[in-house]
Amino acid sequence: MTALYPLFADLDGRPVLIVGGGAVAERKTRALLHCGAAVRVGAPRLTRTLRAWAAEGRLAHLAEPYHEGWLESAWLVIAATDDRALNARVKAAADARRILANVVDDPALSSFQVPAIVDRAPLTIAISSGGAAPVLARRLRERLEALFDPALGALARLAGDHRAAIRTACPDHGARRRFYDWLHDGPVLAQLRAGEPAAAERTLRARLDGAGEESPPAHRLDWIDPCPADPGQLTLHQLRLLNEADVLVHDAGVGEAVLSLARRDADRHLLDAGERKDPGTLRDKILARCAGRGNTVALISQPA
Ligand SMILES: C[C@@]1(CC(=O)O)c2cc3[nH]c(cc4nc(cc5[nH]c(cc(n2)[C@H]1CCC(=O)O)[C@@](C)(CC(=O)O)[C@@H]5CCC(=O)O)C(CC(=O)O)=C4CCC(=O)O)c(CCC(=O)O)c3CC(=O)O
Ligand SMILES: NC(=O)C1=CN([C@@H]2O[C@H](COP(=O)(O)OP(=O)(O)OC[C@H]3O[C@@H](n4cnc5c(N)ncnc54)[C@H](O)[C@@H]3O)[C@@H](O)[C@H]2O)C=CC1
Repeated sequence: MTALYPLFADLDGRPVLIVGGGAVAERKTRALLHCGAAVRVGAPRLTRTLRAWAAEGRLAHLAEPYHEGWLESAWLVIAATDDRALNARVKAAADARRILANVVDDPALSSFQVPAIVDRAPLTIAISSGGAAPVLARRLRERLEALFDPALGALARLAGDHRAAIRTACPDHGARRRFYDWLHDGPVLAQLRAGEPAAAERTLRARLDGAGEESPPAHRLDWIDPCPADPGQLTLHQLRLLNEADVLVHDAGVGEAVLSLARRDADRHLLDAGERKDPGTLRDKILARCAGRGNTVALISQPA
């Protein structure tokens, strides 16, 4: 199977059709209602919860056997009956209309699949095994639930609310990143965790007010030399250097597997072989090239 393209869809107010009204349909419906979709469930028989939601007007119940007309105006379709052949027919009808369809008993037939979700809204972690091992996806989700602080949602919201102010207070890219490092690791998260959102916001504002007085960091050049070909061989310290780098200077032997572990916005400079052969001036050359650019990491694949 080719790779699935992950995406986060805005379904607010958009019609989504679910064919089938059993336990699986109920689970999909719960997630869709949470995202504001206008859910229509088509099935002669609904679970008790789905019946209650229909009675409350939270979803529309199409109380008859499936027919193609149901697909009218749907943005997405989920085929969730216990009838494999019927699910395949729903998928074919969706394909004909270019509507993405999830087939709950056939990963290969699905044109989209539903991931397991760790919900720290507005932060969402989605896990997919591409249909190979849904139960593994669920178990991984349960482990991540324990790993990620429930306060992360509030932190993400706070960061979002102040994003423009942060950009204004820290116009420089490096200063902005240092601010975010402080925000994510510092006292704000602790206050949110303690259930004190107002105090957390005051702390953030106070730091923003003082941000203009911060002096720019000294330029720093770190070396990963020799650089292992296998990213698994990098030490924790080297990983940290990669993540802090504003500029990566590397020779042609350093592979994408290692470079991709750095920040996406880090600039990259390829050293040519001539430059590398001259170790005495290599440092000066790198510094001259990257002057005023914050932290730089030089990755050299072989001893020059
Ligand atoms: C392809 C996919 C289609 C889709 O998008 O629905 C699919 C397909 C199938 N699932 C099956 C089984 C189970 N699935 C779950 C649970 C979840 N399944 C979900 C997604 C997906 N399931 C999609 C791939 C996702 C991926 O791989 O990344 C999750 C993550 C998301 C969600 O559904 O909300 C949700 C966990 C939510 C959470 O708790 O976090 C459990 C219950 C459990 O584990 O507790 C069982 C065990 C019960 C059992 O074994 O029967 C079977 C065999 C059915 C059979 O044998 O009849 C098929 C069909 C097949 O594989 O052929
Ligand atoms: N994707 C997933 O996460 C999982 C998928 N499955 C698969 O999902 C399928 C459904 O599972 P459950 O919800 O537990 O089944 P279920 O038996 O509880 O529900 C089946 C539903 O399909 C409806 N249905 C049957 N014929 C219909 C028709 N002609 N038109 C409209 N609706 C019709 C029934 O009224 C009922 O509401 C299972 O067969 C299984 O293969 C099972 C577990 C997890």
